[in-house]
Amino acid sequence: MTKSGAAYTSVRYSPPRAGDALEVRDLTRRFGERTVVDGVSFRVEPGQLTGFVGANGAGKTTTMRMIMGVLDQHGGTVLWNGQPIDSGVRSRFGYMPEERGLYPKQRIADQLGYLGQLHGMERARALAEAHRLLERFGLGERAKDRLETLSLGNQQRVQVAAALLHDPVALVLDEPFSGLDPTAVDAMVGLLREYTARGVPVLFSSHQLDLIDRLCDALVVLADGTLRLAGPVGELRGGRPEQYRLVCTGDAGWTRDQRGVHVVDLDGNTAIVQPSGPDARQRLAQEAAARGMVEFARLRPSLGDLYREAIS
Ligand SMILES: Nc1ncnc2c1ncn2[C@@H]1O[C@H](COP(=O)(O)OP(=O)(O)OP(=O)(O)O)[C@@H](O)[C@H]1O
Repeated sequence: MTKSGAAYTSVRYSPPRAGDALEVRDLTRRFGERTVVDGVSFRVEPGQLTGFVGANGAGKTTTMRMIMGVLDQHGGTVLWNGQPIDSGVRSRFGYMPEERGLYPKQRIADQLGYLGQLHGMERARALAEAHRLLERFGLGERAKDRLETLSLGNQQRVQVAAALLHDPVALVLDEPFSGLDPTAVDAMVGLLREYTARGVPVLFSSHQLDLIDRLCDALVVLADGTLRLAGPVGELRGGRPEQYRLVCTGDAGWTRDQRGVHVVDLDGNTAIVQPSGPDARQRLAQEAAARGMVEFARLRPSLGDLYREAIS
């Protein structure tokens, strides 16, 4: 209380920190008459590498631009830690835009130092961090070169470094792996894992389904601007009907006549089957054993399989 008796309410500002979730709710965007993102909702959980997939034109870049506030939404909300996001929080995000955005003619270290300053870093710290990241990508020797003198893949590495410079609390990366060679992919995966280990939510778009399968903790699938699938990989895989590969000594055509068994594929002595439940699976296994079974193995769907099913 003050002498006059007035009470001050202290409002504590809590800065954004890694360990919170990024969420979009009902995000919608039109261009002219066309709705290109239509009521899309999903969460990017802290510490999870979340793959964002969909065909060309599905709406991934438009969604990421709305998350970052470079494009206004016509409906819906972007939330950080459950609260509508503002420019202060967004400035703590690391963003790699589709159009990239570094200057080809400027020297790499100067440019990264300047970017760090734009994010509120001291120039010396920004430069030190830039050099550390360039070293990680094997570009330490090139720090004084102009960006345009690097190969496209190496320019891409610098673009990634630019997104990571200011100790971001969340990462939104539009096709960060495109154009990278396998060594650079591994370096980048290792780097991103360091951020997720600190609780940073990472959303990245990609068309490389094998990479998504190898990397992702969670998946978001868009098709024609609508959400088709979203969630942790374990849950998405578990939610799919169980399928088995059955290899017999003779022709596997008999599986077609098994009660409660859907034959997904049949090729000579090999059948991919989907039993309707545990009883049907047991009957199938017994019949297979009686007929001479070589293999009866549960199939683990790849994220590519889940993606294809989701968009079909
Ligand atoms: N500025 C714009 N003006 C008009 N239409 C646009 C604009 N930006 C995007 N679109 C349209 O919105 C749709 C979604 O585009 P977007 O770039 O978000 O897709 P994407 O999933 O990122 O595709 P890609 O994988 O090819 O990058 C497309 O049909 C695109 O043509």
